[in-house]
Amino acid sequence: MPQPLLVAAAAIINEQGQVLIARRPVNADQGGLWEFPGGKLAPYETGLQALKREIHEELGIEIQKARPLIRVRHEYPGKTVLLDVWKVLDFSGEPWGREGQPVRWVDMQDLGDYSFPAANRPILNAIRLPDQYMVTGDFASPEMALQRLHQALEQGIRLVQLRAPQLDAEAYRLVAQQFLEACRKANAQLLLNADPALLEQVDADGVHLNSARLAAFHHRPVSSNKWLSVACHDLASLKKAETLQADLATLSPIQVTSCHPDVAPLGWQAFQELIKQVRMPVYALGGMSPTDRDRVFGLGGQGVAGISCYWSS
Ligand SMILES: Nc1nc2c([nH]c(=O)n2[C@H]2C[C@H](O)[C@@H](COP(=O)(O)OP(=O)(O)OP(=O)(O)O)O2)c(=O)[nH]1
Ligand SMILES: [Mg+2]
Repeated sequence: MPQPLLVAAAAIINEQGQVLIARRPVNADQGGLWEFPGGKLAPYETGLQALKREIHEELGIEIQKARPLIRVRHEYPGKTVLLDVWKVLDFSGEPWGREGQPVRWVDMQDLGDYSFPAANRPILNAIRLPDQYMVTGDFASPEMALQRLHQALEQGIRLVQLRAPQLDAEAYRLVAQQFLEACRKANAQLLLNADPALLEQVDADGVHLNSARLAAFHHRPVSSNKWLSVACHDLASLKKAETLQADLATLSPIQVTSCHPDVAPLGWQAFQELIKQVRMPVYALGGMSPTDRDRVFGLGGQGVAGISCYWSS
C-alpha cells in the first residue's frame, strides 16, 4: 500500500450548530470543491499540532480544545490521503478566509447542498451523527417502551434504534409509528431494526440491518436521504457494510455483555485495528457505558452504542 499523505482537518461547529466549510482554490488538488479547513502534517508534527497550525494559518483562530472525530483513508488517482479529522470543541477568534478562500457557516442539514471531495462522505456522516446511540431492550408493553424512550430522550439521546425481535411485523409497525412521533418532537433520529421496506409505511430516519439482513442484501437497500446502519462483528461484516455503502456501523461485542455473556468480546485493541480498515463512523457496542466515549474517540470510533446503559428503568 502506498504511504498516504497525512492531512489534519477540522469540523468547527458554532453555537447555532452550524459547520464551517471553506472552498478550495480552483487550481488546487480537488479544486473548487468545499472542504473542512486544514492541511498537510509537517515532518514530526502530530495531527493535533498540524490542526492548530493550519487552522491558525487558514482562518486566524486559535483552537482551545478538540477531540478526534474520524480518520479516513482515501485513494485518489495518483494520491492516497489519510484525513485525520477533529471536532473542535472550543476556539477563540472569528474565523475568516486568510488565504482569500471563501468560508461559510452552514446548517448541518444543508451540508448536502455543497460538493466535497470524494473522501469526505464518511466525514459528513460523522459530523451529523451523535456520539451516543441507544438500542432498545426488552419491554413488556408499548406503553413501557414509550416511557423508557422518553426517559432516554430527556437524558439527551438523539439516535435510537428500535430493536424488538419479540414483536411480529404488525406489532412492530405500531410501536415504530409511536416511537417516530416521540423522536420527531425531541429532534432525535429513529432507525428501524426491520425490513427496509417498512420505511415506506413508517417514515423513520433509516434502518439498521442485523447480521441476517446484512448477508441477504447485495446493494444499498435504502435511498441516500435515509441512514443505513449495520451490525458488524468482524472485518468481513465491516467490509460488507462498506460494499452496501452503509453510513454507520456498530461493532460488537467490545466487552462482555449481560445479553450475550457466552460470546467472546473483541476487546479495545481489535476495535481500533478493525475500524482502521473501513471508512465509516463505527460505534462501540457491548458492555459500554457513556463514560467510555473518550476512549472510543481516541481509538477512532464515533461513540458508544448500548442497550443496558441507556434502556434502564
Ligand atoms: N483540508 C482538507 N483536505 C482535504 C479534504 N478532503 C480531501 O480529500 N482533502 C485532500 C485534498 C488534498 O489532497 C489534501 C489536503 O492537502 P492541501 O494541499 O490542501 O494541504 P495544505 O492546506 O497543507 O495546502 P498547501 O499549504 O500545501 O497549499 O487532502 C478536506 O475536507 N479538507
Ligand atoms: Mg489546506
